[in-house]
Amino acid sequence: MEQLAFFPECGQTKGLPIDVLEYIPNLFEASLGAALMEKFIKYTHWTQKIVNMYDKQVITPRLSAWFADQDTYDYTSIRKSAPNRWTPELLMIKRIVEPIAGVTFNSVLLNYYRDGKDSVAWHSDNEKALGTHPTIASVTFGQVRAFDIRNKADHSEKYSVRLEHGSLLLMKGDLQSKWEHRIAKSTRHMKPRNLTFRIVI
Ligand SMILES: O=C(O)CCC(=O)C(=O)O
Ligand SMILES: [Fe+2]
Repeated sequence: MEQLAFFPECGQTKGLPIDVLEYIPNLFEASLGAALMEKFIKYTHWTQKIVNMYDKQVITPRLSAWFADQDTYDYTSIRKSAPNRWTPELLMIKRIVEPIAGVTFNSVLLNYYRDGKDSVAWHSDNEKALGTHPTIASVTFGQVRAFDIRNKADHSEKYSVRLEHGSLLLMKGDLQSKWEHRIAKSTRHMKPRNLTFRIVI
């Protein structure tokens, strides 16, 4: 099994709250996904952010890049720097994802997990600029990784979704207000996983 095992029932756990998470495997054909991934890894201007955590400055354990419409909204207030311009590949993916998500997106955050040590810690994407019940669409290419969620009110209520190559995960409804999510580190050897097209409205 190539998946890390944080939860004993690691994999697609039963009882996943479908009002807040929707998982669609194989939305992108495997070879198309691989070609897109290769291109993104090579041509994206990746940055590694430094964030303040308590009294320490911490380098985020993944690379990212922010793309957005240039003429709407002050994105700098959420991302602190000007967004990159959409590429034809990103626009193609956006057009495929939008009718499924039922929203029109205006930005995407690419995350690049270089190996099993790259991760994102427990958090909610509840910045004001995303609205109260944001729909976030996450497209995965590359290494399968576990996407874990836990209930903010009761951390023992938790679920895990295997994010597979070419899949789409929709986060919606109360996911950001009532739940936290993460991509855990793994001690196993892992290939790159790139591109959480985390598109926000
Ligand atoms: O990589 C993922 O699938 C999740 C990333 C994430 O949660 C975030 O960037 O806020
Ligand atoms: Fe997130």
